[in-house]
Parts: sequence; structure tokens; C-alpha cells
Amino acid sequence: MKIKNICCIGAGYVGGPTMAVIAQKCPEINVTVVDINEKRIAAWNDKDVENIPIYEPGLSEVVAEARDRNLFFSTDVDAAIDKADLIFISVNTPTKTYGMGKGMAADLKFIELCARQIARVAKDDKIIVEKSTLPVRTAEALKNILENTGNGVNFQILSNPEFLAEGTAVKDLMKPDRVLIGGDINSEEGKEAVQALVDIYNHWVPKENILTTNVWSSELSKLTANAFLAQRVSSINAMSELCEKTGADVNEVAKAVGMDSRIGAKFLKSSVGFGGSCFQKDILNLVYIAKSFGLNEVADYWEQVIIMNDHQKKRFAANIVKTLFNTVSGKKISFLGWAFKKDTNDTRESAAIYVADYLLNEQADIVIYDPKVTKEQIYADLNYLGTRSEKENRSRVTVLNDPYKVCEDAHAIAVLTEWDEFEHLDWKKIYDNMLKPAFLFDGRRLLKKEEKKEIGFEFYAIGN
Ligand SMILES: NC(=O)c1ccc[n+]([C@@H]2O[C@H](COP(=O)([O-])OP(=O)(O)OC[C@H]3O[C@@H](n4cnc5c(N)ncnc54)[C@H](O)[C@@H]3O)[C@@H](O)[C@H]2O)c1
Ligand SMILES: O=c1ccn([C@@H]2O[C@H](COP(=O)(O)OP(=O)(O)O[C@H]3O[C@H](CO)[C@@H](O)[C@H](O)[C@H]3O)[C@@H](O)[C@H]2O)c(=O)[nH]1
Repeated sequence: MKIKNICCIGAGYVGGPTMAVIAQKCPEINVTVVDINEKRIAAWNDKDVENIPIYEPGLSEVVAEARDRNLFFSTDVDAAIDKADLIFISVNTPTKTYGMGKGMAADLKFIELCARQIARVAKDDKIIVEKSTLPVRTAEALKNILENTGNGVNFQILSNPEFLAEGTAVKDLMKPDRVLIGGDINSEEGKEAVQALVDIYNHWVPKENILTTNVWSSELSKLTANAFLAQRVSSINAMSELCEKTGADVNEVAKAVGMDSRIGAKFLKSSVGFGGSCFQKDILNLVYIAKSFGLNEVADYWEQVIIMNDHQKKRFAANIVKTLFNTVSGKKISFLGWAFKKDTNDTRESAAIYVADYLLNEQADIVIYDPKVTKEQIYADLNYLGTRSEKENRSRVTVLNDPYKVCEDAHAIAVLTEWDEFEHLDWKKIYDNMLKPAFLFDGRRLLKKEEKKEIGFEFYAIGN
């Protein structure tokens, strides 16, 4: 089966970049990315390609090449579904904030809405691809909706989870460690659908890197990969606290441990805590699934990864208060960084949000600089927590676009995101313009300790 028209529902951090790369690599396929968010679609279509809604290194170049050639962004969801042979569902699957499974389970309402819309619109056979991260066995529910509400056409459901990391999305998409495709490999139609998707990726991904499995293994592998990755961060962060008590240095420990080829060096960077839209949500979902099968020990095991992460964010903030003579009330604390990692404008679940919230509860005044995050996004993140009124957040938090101004007259600086540019700031100038003693807290192990101490900073770094 040759795919001519692809539709992707959801023009977010996954749908946008993934489809841009597919369109670039498969010029003979028309790719239409649709979304109900008109503002987002307008931004994807902005004449100035630098204004696309997602910041990812290399993305604007890919979009510039393919857009209006075979890559289109639209709000006409029905039309794109109707035309497509293959439909990616790439909508958000956040943690439920209400009802059964509140705070744990994945909220599948957007997925279900997509399924119902596809069923209503589709007049010929289609391949439906789960791109969103979903609980294991979601494909069963999708099939049920599609077959019971559709127009009698056939749907093949595939699972094709996305493993890209933000900040390196284009690189990850161009050269993925593996592409995972789950399908009904026991039927001819299922095998054909899997092959159709393999053929798309095979335009640029070598065959040996494309893994095919049954649907349930594919769905569960995505949750497992994120749980393993997050577990490594929580493991090294647990050791960082022990390092601080014992005189060991967590970077040295990580290096020594990571040189064991069975362990490996990646993902052992101690930090103020992992953030991002995926790790916490996916682990909570895994915990919920395990509990729903009565697997309480399995659930508890994975929940500890989140408990450790919450502890790490809190103890970083508490250490600032303790070091500043047990009070930050009325003191100016400068934040360098707000995004959950460098090279992205995404702030979802960023550790910075929770550190700020803790310090605001201690009556600190916070001034923030992040090279890619907007002022309004920062207020929205704080308001979303609902800890205090929007008015109070606005009066106590200032966002500026100059790092030197942000640090002027500060009692302390906290590095919350590992943006490269923070390393190269004129730290002597920053020191000179701060109140003394000048406290500097590095939540990312980004800065050189000896250098900063020589300038005169009272320097604290995670795990050191
Ligand atoms: N962000 C990542 O790095 C990443 C990586 C791998 C997997 N994932 C998974 O991919 C999925 C999408 O994540 P994201 O970060 O792109 O989310 P996102 O919130 O950035 O984008 C989702 C988009 O879907 C749109 N949408 C929701 N319902 C819709 C509907 N019925 N019709 C049309 N559009 C609709 C929303 O308006 C939104 O723009 C999630 O399941 C996530 O867990 C994310
Ligand atoms: O050694 C490390 C590695 C990461 N982090 C933090 O962990 C979070 C997540 O980082 P990363 O995994 O690089 O970014 P994400 O975009 O969240 O990507 C993860 O989540 C995606 C969504 O499911 C998956 O597709 C990716 O494979 C998976 O890496 C960030 O706050 C990082 O700062 C650390 O603190 N130490």
C-alpha cells in the first residue's frame, strides 16, 4: 500500500516537528497537520518562519523547506481526515485533573474525541497511528469506538510512540535510535498497514532501526522507556544529596559509575529535578495502570521516582532559604532560566516553577530571565498552580530580558536551566552589582565552582 496523504491531528511539540521531518524526507507525500488551536496553526503558517510556535534548533529550516510544498498546517480537521490514507493522532494526553484516576491516570478525552471525529468523517479505509503516549491497551478502546460509530469502513490501528526529546527534536527525528511500530501482525491487513508505515520511515531510517512488535508491547515500551530514563535522573539525584553530606562530588561519582559499560554514561546528570511534559505524567500513568491490576509493589517501586524528584526540587529551594539566614522575606532572588531544559521554550513541569512557588511562599521577590520563555508564559505557569492570586504573582515576580539587570541588587542567584549562554556571562560584573554576601546556587552543575569562588561568590551546587 502506498501512502499519498497523511493527516496529523495535533500541531504541538510532537506533531509539528515530526510531520515537518516526514514531509521533508518524503516529498511525494502530502502531509497536513491540523489543530483546533487557531493561534497555533496561524503561527505555524507565519510568513516569517522564525515565528513558528515551537523553538527547536534546526526546525525552522526544515519547515521552510517543506511548508506549502507538501507540508500544510490547517484548522480544517474534517477535510484533512477525509483526504488522508494514514492519520497520526498526536494530541495531548495530560494527567487527569478530575474524577476517577485524578492526579494519576492519563486523560484520554482528546484521544476519544479524535476517534469519534475520524469515525464520523471517514468514508474509505484508513490507517490510524497512535503517536501520542498512551496507556497500554488504548488501541483496543480506539478500535471499539471506530468500529461501532464509523461508516462501515476498515481501520487498522498502529502504535508508533515518539521518543524525541525536546531541544534535540530535529536531530532525534533525523537519526532516531529506533522507530517502534506496533500493529496487528497476525492479520494480512495488519501486516500491510505496518509495512506502509515502515516504508515511510525507511525513506531515511535504516531498516535495522525500525522495530515492529505487537500493539501492546509498543504502547508499553514507551511508558517503560520514560520510566527508566526518569529513574536514572532520580537515582543520581538521590546520590547528590548523599554527596553533599559526605564530601563526594556527584559529577565524579556519575563519571565513575557511567564508565561501567553495563550502566552507561548518559542521563546521569544531577539536577534540580527533572521536568518536562512527559516523565512525571507517564510514570504516574504507569503507577495507575499497575495499581489498577492490583500490582501494588510495582506501583510503589515506580512512584518512588516521582517522590525523589519532588524532594529534589524542594530541597534545592529549602537550601536557598536556609543559606540566606533562614529567611528570604522581601529579598530579591534572581532566576537564570525557566524552561525545563535548555534549547526549548517549553516550561511544562519545569523545576523552576516549583522552586519559585516555594520561595514565593517564603515571601521572596523573584526576578527571572530566560532567553526563550515569554513573560506571559511564566505568569501562566505560576497562576496555574493556584497557590496565590494572579495579582500577587504579578506583583512579586518580575520578568526581564537582560540577565545583568535581573541579577542587579540581588541577594542570591539561582541557575534553573542549563542554557549555554549562562556559562559565558560576565560573572565578575554580576558579582559587583549584587548585594553581599553574593549567593549563587547552581541547580544544573553548569558553572565552574573555583572560578566563581575566586570572584567572591558564596557558591552552592547540587551534589557538591
Ligand atoms: N513533548 C514531547 O517531547 C513528547 C515526546 C514524545 C511523546 N509525547 C507525547 O505526544 C503527545 C502530544 O504531546 P505534545 O507535547 O505534542 O502536546 P501539545 O499539547 O504540544 O500538542 C497537542 C495539540 O493537540 C491539539 N488537540 C487536542 N485535541 C485535539 C483535537 N480533538 N483536534 C485537533 N487538535 C487537537 C491541541 O490543541 C495541541 O495543540 C502526548 O501524548 C505526549 O505524551 C510528547
Ligand atoms: O541526566 C539528565 C537528563 C535529563 N535531566 C532532566 O530531565 C528532564 C527531561 O529531559 P529529556 O528527557 O532530555 O527531555 P524530554 O523532552 O522530556 O524527553 C523525554 O520525554 C519525551 C516525551 O515522552 C521522550 O520522547 C524522550 O525520549 C525523553 O527523553 C529535563 O528537565 C532534564 O533537565 C536531568 O536532570 N539529568
